[in-house]
Amino acid sequence: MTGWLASVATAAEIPLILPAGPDFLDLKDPAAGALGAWAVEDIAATVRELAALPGRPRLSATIGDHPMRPEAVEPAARRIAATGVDFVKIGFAPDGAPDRCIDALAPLAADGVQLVAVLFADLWPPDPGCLPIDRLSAAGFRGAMLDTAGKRHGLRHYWHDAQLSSFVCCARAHGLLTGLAGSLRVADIPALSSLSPDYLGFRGALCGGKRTAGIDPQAVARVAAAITCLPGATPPPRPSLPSRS
Ligand SMILES: O=C[C@H](O)COP(=O)(O)O
Repeated sequence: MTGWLASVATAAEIPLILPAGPDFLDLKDPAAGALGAWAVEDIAATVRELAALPGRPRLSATIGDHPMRPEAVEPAARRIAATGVDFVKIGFAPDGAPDRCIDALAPLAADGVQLVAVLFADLWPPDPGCLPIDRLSAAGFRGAMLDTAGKRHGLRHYWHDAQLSSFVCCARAHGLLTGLAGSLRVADIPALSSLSPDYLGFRGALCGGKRTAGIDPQAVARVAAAITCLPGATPPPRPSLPSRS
């Protein structure tokens, strides 16, 4: 069954998303880039605040957009991991030294940090054979997702569904959690969920189209309803934060 990931730009957006029951809450600042990072102290505070919430979504956080150099990527991933977030998301592009970056992150994975590679579908050729999936798996990554670095077009503009399906099969065969994202719209949900990724990721669709615009509760409801209507879906838990007095 396919779950869903919701990217939130600030802690203030979290109460607007939680009642819709996302499986993953992704702490990412879209105004700061494709994988714009939250401040580490804000990530740590959110980890603490949600820790005891029953039925809470799993938390991921992005490390920011970095050149593909191990000396840039590894310390950034280590800083985010130290916040205690469940998953650390790291972007990978073909330019630079992605293989050396992956290898440099293996010790972090060996320490139990759950790393998720975000492979930019608009930068890599649309063929899972060209992606470093075997290397990610060998380095101990927990997951791999396809997303887009540019947000002008959606994921399916760059990869056809058959190519996306091959990606899901290949990453899963390597033991990785699989995700698909990249300006996805509600209309993409039935076709993409039929490819059986572990989750679909959203930001723009939760903001009514413009990813830097802030969460629109009606748009969130449309995404959540489309996911809940999928065959085999069960109603999600609906945690909400305790009100502050
Ligand atoms: O991780 C998923 C992304 O936040 C998706 O963002 P987007 O829907 O604006 O491309």
